[in-house]
Amino acid sequence: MNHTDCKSTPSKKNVPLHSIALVGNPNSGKTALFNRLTGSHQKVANYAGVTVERKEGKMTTDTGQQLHVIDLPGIYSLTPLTKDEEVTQTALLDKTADIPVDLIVYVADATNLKRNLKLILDVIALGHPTILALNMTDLARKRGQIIDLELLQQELGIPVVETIAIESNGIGKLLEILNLYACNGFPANAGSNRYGSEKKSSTLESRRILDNVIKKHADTYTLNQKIDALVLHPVFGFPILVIILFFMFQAVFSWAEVPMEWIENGIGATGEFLATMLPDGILRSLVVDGIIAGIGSIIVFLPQILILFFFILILEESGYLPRAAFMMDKMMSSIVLSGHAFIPLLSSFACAVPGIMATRTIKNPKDRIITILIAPLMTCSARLPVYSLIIGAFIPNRTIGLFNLQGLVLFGLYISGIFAAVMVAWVLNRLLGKNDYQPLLMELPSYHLPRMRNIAIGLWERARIFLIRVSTIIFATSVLLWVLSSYPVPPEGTTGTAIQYSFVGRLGHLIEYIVQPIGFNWQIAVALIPGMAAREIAVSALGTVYALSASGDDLSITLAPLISSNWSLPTALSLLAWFVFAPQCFATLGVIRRETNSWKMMFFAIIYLFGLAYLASLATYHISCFLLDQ
Ligand SMILES: Nc1nc2c(ncn2[C@@H]2O[C@H](COP(=O)(O)OP(=O)(O)OP(=O)(O)O)[C@@H](O)[C@H]2O)c(=O)[nH]1
Ligand SMILES: [Mg+2]
Repeated sequence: MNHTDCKSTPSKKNVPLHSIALVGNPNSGKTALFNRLTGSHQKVANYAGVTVERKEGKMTTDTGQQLHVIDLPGIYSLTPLTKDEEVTQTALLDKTADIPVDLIVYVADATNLKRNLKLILDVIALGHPTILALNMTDLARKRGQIIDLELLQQELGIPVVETIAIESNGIGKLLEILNLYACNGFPANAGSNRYGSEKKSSTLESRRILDNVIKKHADTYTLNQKIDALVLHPVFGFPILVIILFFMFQAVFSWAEVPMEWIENGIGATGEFLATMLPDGILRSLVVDGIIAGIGSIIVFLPQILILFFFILILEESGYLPRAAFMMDKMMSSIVLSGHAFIPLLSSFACAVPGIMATRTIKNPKDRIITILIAPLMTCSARLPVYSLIIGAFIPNRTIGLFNLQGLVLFGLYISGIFAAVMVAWVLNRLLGKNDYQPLLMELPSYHLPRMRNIAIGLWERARIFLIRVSTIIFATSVLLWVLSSYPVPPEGTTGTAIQYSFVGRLGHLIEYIVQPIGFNWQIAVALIPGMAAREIAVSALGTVYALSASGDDLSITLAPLISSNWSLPTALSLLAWFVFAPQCFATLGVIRRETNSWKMMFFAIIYLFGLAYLASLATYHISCFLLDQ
């Protein structure tokens, strides 16, 4: 294929761009290809149903033409059964769409052509210019599969190219065709007459084509089966899942200890240096007590967040997650939910927002609503700084046998969230009426060895998101909170710390009445207000408020020693219980409204979650006061 004779005519403004839609079965590598074409970082993972909404990006061909690329949720047929499949159907069939599709790149998993071929024929029959990208050819080759590409191309009447979407030089052939098409125009799809008009059973047709084009079948992949025999074992399977999760939380504490100490020392030294450099006054207080104390108290948790995501990324890439869902299905369905809820709930451990979006893959509307309502109870990564701060300050860093005590408590908090979710789902199920059990029909992808480069990119992306949050919303709230905590200044000759006379001090003392029964003091009450926007902001807010409340010997940039000397253990435990439930995240509430299309549902979530948070804190505080005799 020669593209050198194409005159380079870069797209001009106002000239509509040609658009390419990536279509195919779930988990065939569409998003990996989209990322490679457009340089984006959309989520890629080894299970079906990762992409649940349309994503758009741009790419420039070698000849300077700009193309509009659309990534779509995976589909099994052109008749949608779930919300995410509807998105793809609309993109392909809606003639009134803003961006009509000029070219379909059908991305097929080459190791599983059998499952793809009927849909390929149906897509060809739509009549759009179409290319077939046979992806994952690296795996197909490794398993000894041989496909006659030339024959497949003839049979289908469309161009067929091999791709390896996860390798930087794995999509050369596809790029060549796109280059050519971008300047010469998209050729008609010759297969559409064949498969569109005859409408002969494409199932029979696909079987015939398969028999012809597959020259050598892949070896039955015994390694997959061996691993499955172990991880899906009726007796050992579940303990293996618990051990994996348990190890993950242990690592969050033990591996992060050293880098956290470095960051803490670095922030402490910066604070002290600036405190000696700047003259005593407003500026020094703003920089040291407002900004450094606020941002510093949250940034130390970066290593823990990255370790947590390291495990999440490995679990996602390896192909283990759907196995875990499969195992949970039997157990969960006997209590409350279908196993379909498992992956959305598991995604919520990273963040409830994509978790709630992933419920689009759940067919049963009632199951979907219940999953949306309990997703905020899964411990998201924004809770980690809060939990970790309190655990670090109150739970001794000891090992009990093989286990780190702090990791054990963290694991307990995650379990509490899961337990609460199961209970709430059970109650909601009773309230909404019993469901018929729908068995989990989920394909188990083959295991992939996670590529460290991809994991590193994924971690970098998390670090970037975290640092952007720190330098924008957390920075802004720290400054705002410093202003509101410093003014009005106390009248002449008063004793005590200035913050008590400020807006924040006064407001805190007002709210204290409401939160006193659950053991919170006014500083916590104040921190919970900006923490409504996002949980981790509560930590930076505590950093600023305590830096300004401290006097004399108490002065310290690090927050943990300050709270451990100021709070009782029941207060700390009560705050932990609060954060298991409280819906302190605007983004989650917004996505609940959007995905359920109902304000009522959002307010229901707010009321029930705050209600549970208050009750849980009340019980925790009083029971622990009683037990500790305080
Ligand atoms: N070995 C290999 N792995 C690949 C290739 N392309 C994608 N993958 C992996 O396959 C898995 C699925 O990739 P995705 O891009 O998320 O698949 P998708 O088609 O977008 O999936 P959905 O969004 O669920 O429809 C991921 O683990 C990728 O890293 C490839 O060419 N070779
Ligand atoms: Mg995808």
